[in-house]
Amino acid sequence: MADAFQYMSGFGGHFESEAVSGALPKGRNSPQRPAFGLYAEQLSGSAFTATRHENRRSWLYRLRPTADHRPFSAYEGAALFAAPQSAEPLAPNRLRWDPADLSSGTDFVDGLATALHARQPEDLEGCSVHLYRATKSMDRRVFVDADGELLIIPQQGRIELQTELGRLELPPGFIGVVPRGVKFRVQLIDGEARGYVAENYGLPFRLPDLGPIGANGLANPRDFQAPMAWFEDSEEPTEVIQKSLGHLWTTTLDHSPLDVVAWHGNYAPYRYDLASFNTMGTVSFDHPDPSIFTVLTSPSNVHGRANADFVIFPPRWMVAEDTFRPPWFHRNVMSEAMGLIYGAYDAKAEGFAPGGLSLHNLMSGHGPDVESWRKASEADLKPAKIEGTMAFMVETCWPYRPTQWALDRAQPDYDLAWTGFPKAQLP
Ligand SMILES: O=C(O)Cc1cc(O)ccc1O
Ligand SMILES: [Fe+2]
Repeated sequence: MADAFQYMSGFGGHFESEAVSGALPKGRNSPQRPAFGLYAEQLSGSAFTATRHENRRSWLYRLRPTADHRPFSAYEGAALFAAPQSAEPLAPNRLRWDPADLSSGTDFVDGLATALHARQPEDLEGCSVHLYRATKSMDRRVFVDADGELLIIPQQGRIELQTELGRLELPPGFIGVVPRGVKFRVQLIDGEARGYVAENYGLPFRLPDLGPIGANGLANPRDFQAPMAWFEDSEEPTEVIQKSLGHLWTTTLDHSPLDVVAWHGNYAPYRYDLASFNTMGTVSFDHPDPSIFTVLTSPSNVHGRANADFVIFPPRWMVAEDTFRPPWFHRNVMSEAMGLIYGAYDAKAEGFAPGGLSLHNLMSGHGPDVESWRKASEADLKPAKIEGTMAFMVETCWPYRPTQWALDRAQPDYDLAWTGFPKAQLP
């Protein structure tokens, strides 16, 4: 087994990889006797009968079948992870949060705190937003999410994802996607780590259509990286924590389930460096809607209306003439959760720190705060580069409902970002 991280490039490709030569069957998926006594197992991420274009599955060749486990019982750790939405009626207020503290002695799973829910896992639609804070690696345990696909957005500290299909390194500035049902462990490379997790209950993320943009641009397929096969041959007891129908469950195996020696297919984890996003914008006037910054989208059943869009606000040139350049004032039928990986966001002069979170739910009035509005209204409109910043949005057609934990720690004075605007003076 090589130590270095090794990747295969391309979004949604049909990959094949073997960590031991001869482990991958040739010409068929399920031979009578796979090489070395390996077990062939299909992992389906779409209905068997999904259209070819939507069909996702991989074949795994492993030391033991996943079926070999004892019953799950309720997991009592991770008190803030998978917490239900608040039972109170949700006031239509804009909400914002300071970055969460790193709580000491917790790993990725136990340090996860759920902030926002949009629908429920059994709907097979919707998404939720969690924050992770970890000060230690996951030791002799793995996590698996039956409820959704996980989009992991590191904000501080490099992490390593050790998944059934291979290993991925995720520094801040990268994102990683772990498909629904794939087991993984999070190891810390820098001693501590913090970031965001968007959990997608709906159709798997895909690249958005480009329409008149043409064949290239935004997130290009070749910049996505899937891991090569890698496995552990370990007989140490390993805890499996599974999220299922909104609750956490645990069972302990007498071996590591990260024991896939070879695999092939198009259902695999991947990573993407946000710096490789080919950002587009206006070269005349008016900046486009932020859909122009969509990295990945999960469609809903209504054409053109996303179950979840992952959108970034990357470094870029601003050249628009006679234009208010930052995000304009707006109200939106879609609901917007925003986070900040580094730098400052051009609509918020204050109060939105890296690691922080904001929520502008459907139809809430928002946009630049007073200071950003004043500066942008008075700016000399030379070409200017927005640099050293990376904000993101997880936008969904389903309104978000915060957890009680999130409501209790929201900034008390967020509305003040929008007070003090001078009234327009009619002639
Ligand atoms: O609210 C935000 O800051 C995100 C955003 C940016 C923009 O330029 C237009 C709409 C929008 O929701
Ligand atoms: Fe917005």
